[in-house]
Amino acid sequence: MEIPSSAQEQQMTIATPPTFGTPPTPGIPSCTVAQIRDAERAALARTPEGALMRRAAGELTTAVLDALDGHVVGRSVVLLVGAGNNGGDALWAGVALRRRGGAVTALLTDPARAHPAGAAGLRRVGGRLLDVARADVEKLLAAADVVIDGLVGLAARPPLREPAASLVRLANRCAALRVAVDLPSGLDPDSGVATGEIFDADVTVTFGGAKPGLLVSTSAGRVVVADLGMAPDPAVASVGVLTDQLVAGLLADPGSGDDKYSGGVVGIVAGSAQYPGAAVLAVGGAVRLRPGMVRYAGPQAAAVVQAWPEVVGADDPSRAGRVQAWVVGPGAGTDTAARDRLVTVLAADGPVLVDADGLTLLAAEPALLEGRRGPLVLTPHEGEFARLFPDLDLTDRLGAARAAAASTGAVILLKGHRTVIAAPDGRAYVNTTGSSWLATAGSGDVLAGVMGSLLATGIDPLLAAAAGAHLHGRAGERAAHDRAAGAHQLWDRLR
Ligand SMILES: NC(=O)C1=CN([C@@H]2O[C@H](COP(=O)(O)OP(=O)(O)OC[C@H]3O[C@@H](n4cnc5c(N)ncnc54)[C@H](OP(=O)(O)O)[C@@H]3O)[C@@H](O)[C@H]2O)[C@@H](O)CC1
Ligand SMILES: Nc1ncnc2c1ncn2[C@@H]1O[C@H](COP(=O)(O)OP(=O)(O)O)[C@@H](O)[C@H]1O
Ligand SMILES: [K+]
Repeated sequence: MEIPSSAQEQQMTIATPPTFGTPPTPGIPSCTVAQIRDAERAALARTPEGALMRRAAGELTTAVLDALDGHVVGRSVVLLVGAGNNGGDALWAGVALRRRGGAVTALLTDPARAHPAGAAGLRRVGGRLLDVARADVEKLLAAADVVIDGLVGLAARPPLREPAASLVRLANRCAALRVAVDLPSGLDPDSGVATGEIFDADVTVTFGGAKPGLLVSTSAGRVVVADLGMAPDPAVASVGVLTDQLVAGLLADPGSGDDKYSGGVVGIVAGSAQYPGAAVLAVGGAVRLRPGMVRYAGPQAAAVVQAWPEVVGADDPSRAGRVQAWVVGPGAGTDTAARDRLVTVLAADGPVLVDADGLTLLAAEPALLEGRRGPLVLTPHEGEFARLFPDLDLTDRLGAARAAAASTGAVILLKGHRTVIAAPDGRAYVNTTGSSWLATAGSGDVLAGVMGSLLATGIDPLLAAAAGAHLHGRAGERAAHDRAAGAHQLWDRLR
């Protein structure tokens, strides 16, 4: 099963697909360390001694061999080995790679405590075991083809202590392929926060399930999930990743009984004299998702209708007619007229998504949200988020988005390389599609329109926002592939 991926270097694959009950967040579930530890305890009780570690080492070996296209004979493999079971996984993978002809050297941070059976196994097959304190680490790493990080796993919390921190710093400088066991050492697996040194992995082979920190972080590289037969109950997962299949299921084609109202009517309040393009871009995102109807309400109606003749234009949301979901804010300005339009839209019963200049108005005047009853989605980038929620710590992006959602009662979509989407009840998604080609002016305007059309279909606002980010990310990947520059290039690549 393919987990949605962003650029090629950030793909995820899943070794054993998880089974689903009715997860609170449809998609691939991601569980906390405590939940994975519970599943691990249950699995340990029903499996023979050492079996889980053998499976873990087997999955790790397969991933390394895949990354090397099977060519391990004569290649230099360096294992970074801590004193816990994470080091044990690395040592047993080292045994397997040695048996296939690799030149395997283990650097032990604490030789007296290195996993005894794994260390003995590697010695038996002719691998080298060195004490980090006595080895020429820089020379070894410079000659390495692969570095496997088995320093710490689930039991550790950052920052890394010495000598692990220095080893990681050196390993990050070498040209070898970097493979992390379970998680990149130095990363907090629950939050993705890294304090101090963090192993910069090309591939992470993780056990039991994809921890949220691996989804949020840019240090995990391609993530391979091996459930080892101990996957936690997906119903306990509160963080999910959407799949192409699930998102496609939300984009039903119209049936014979449909009319333009049943397909969803989205209203867009965007653009200004200063930013006329934002109106056209946001409306384009909405039109290309194929709702029943797109209404535009604002000062750029003429320009919008010229670009998108199917759009019904008005100068103000109070004169727009029936709308099932509103998007307000992209390039809309922050003057009195813009504020009045925001107030009108916020009084609507249906879902409202506030973006860009709309968020600037809310940050300056939070009281505008008082009295808001219907579903609300706020879509800040980090700068807007910091202005809206100055007390929340953005180093923990998932935690910050969840806290913001809980305090406002809104779905929060916090933009970034890995966009996170959180609902007030604690459910969250991490978007793993996308490309740095999305870092272009106006790309957020297109996203706002896309999410508006999804909201107008009446689906759960959390799912609408997450699915919008997923589709926008895929469009960004296609634009990168086609080297198609400019936010308007996303329109044709959305469905
Ligand atoms: N259980 C199973 O069946 C299975 C488990 N599996 C594997 O086991 C892993 C968990 O193993 P684990 O629980 O042994 O601990 P682990 O993560 O290796 O770390 C402990 C070591 O880290 C050290 N350390 C701590 N903090 C630190 C810091 N800040 N900076 C530096 N060092 C620090 C700590 O040192 P100490 O504090 O004891 O001196 C201790 O030596 C899991 O991630 C998976 O890979 C798989 O094989 C599947 C089957
Ligand atoms: N480096 C990046 N990698 C992936 N996606 C990115 C990156 N930078 C920005 N994005 C995405 O591009 C969009 C930019 O939106 P936004 O900041 O509102 O821009 P604008 O206001 O110019 O339209 C967001 O969806 C964000 O997640
Ligand atoms: K590790």
